[in-house]
Amino acid sequence: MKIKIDIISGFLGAGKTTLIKEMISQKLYNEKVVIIENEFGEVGIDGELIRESGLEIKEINSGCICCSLTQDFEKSIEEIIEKINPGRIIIEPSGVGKLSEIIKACKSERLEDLIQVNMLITVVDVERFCLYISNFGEFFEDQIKNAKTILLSRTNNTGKEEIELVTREIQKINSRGNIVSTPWQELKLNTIISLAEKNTISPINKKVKNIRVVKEKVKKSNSHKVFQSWGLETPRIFTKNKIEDIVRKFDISKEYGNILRAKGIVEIQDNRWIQFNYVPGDIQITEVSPNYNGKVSIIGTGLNKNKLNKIFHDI
Ligand SMILES: Nc1nc2c(ncn2[C@@H]2O[C@H](COP(=O)(O)OP(=O)(O)OP(=O)(O)O)[C@@H](O)[C@H]2O)c(=O)[nH]1
Repeated sequence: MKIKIDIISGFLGAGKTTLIKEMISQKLYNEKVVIIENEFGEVGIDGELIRESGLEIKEINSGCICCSLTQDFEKSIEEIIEKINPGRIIIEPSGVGKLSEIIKACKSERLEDLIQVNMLITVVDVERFCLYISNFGEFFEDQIKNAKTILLSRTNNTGKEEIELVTREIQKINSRGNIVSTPWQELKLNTIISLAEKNTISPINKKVKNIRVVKEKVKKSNSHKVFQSWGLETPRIFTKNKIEDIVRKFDISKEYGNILRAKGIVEIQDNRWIQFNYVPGDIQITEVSPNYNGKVSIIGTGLNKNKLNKIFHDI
């Protein structure tokens, strides 16, 4: 029997890992599950966050499984099946990966007899929809177009009207997918999962108005040609304020480049550790259990790696 593949796609920082962690904590799967974490940056962080759950994780970093790492992906699937033989594999592709290409990779000659694509979920950050569609439409639209279920994230602080406008725009890109706009906290995730597994089509809300989106043409198709990454592994001890100061600069100055995603786990004083998460306009810092090595990963365009090195080393 072919192994089920659930793909949880979505642009940088949309909430893919959060959703996967939630699915695991709500024990929504009965079978043995393996998670493939694919990070564009060379320093992987999500795998470590999910590993706490005790599930088997396979990390494929430093590129996208949909282009530069397709062969690594195929080999990983074969190894997972041979060594673990799970009932299901959940894939979290990199935020700059194209869902169409990942589906293609899953249906390759080498894998077609082994696996079967099951859920195709794309998480869409409702607050950054316009930013991403305007600047990185080639990647973002592909993720929306090829999903069967689209989950809106960060809906808690967003007005109903804005959610409706974004929903309407999504429907223009993908008229057949189910769009879930209710905050996840208010929904039992198994409702979403059963919807995603059934792939039934939802009614379209006809009342929503159009949103004005200015699209910039992106000619290049390979994420490596468009996005860059910078990473750091360090035993250095930081302070929470310093990390906050650094990350805040990404919003107000372009001297480090156009930073679309920054995340990390670093040590602060008294053997305490923090995890930080940045997407444009939003910084979240939380205390986490002690780790082994500090890690920082940044993705963006036109990154000034010298300045990034300096700011993280000059503390
Ligand atoms: N307020 C709010 N924050 C969210 C929501 N979803 C995710 N976040 C936060 O957004 C940040 C990024 O979430 P992740 O789950 O790591 O996003 P991701 O898509 O896995 O990120 P990458 O894999 O790095 O592209 C974290 O700080 C989350 O807590 C949401 O629905 N509401």
